[in-house]
Amino acid sequence: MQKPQKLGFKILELIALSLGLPAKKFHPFFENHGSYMHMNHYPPCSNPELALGKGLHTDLSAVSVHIEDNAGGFKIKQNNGNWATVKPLSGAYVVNTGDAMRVFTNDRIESVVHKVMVGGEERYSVVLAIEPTRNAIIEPLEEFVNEENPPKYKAFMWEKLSTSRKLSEFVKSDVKTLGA
Ligand SMILES: O=C(O)CCC(=O)C(=O)O
Ligand SMILES: [Fe+2]
Repeated sequence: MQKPQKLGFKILELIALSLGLPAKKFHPFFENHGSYMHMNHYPPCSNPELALGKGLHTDLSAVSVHIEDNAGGFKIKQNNGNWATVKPLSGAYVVNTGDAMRVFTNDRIESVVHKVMVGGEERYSVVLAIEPTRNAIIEPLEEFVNEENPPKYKAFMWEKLSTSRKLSEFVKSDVKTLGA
């Protein structure tokens, strides 16, 4: 995962520059970073309209770097509420921003709402979630806070959010998200 990791950190730098911040602005929060990789396997489904691969969610990460196969089905929610399908492109990574970036930027950069639909074809993906150091204190950076934009999040230790989210992912949800 060396390349996706390098890419993830490069994107953190590019986001910082695009916001008028020094390139390495986010780096102190990622020393001994708590990034992790996970893999998803979606078996082929004969009734895709009755199944959901992965329900709508945002990632906890600052940025997530995905390696996708050619099966397709990755969808992102647009600002107008419509879902856009991300077409698989051989040799390309799919990158989305997550909740940590949203907190750092006091909602200036949103976390991408996404989901995965399954089809008749088997599907695999590998995701590298670039997450802050477990004991880093996370809060909106001062550059994004002023009188008109008070902080939308209180300071918290990253581990608290990441542990509670990861535990909740193993709880069966009765919320219907299919087709949302
Ligand atoms: O399988 C995919 O393409 C994406 C899965 C995903 O969104 C995730 O693991 O957070
Ligand atoms: Fe995701």
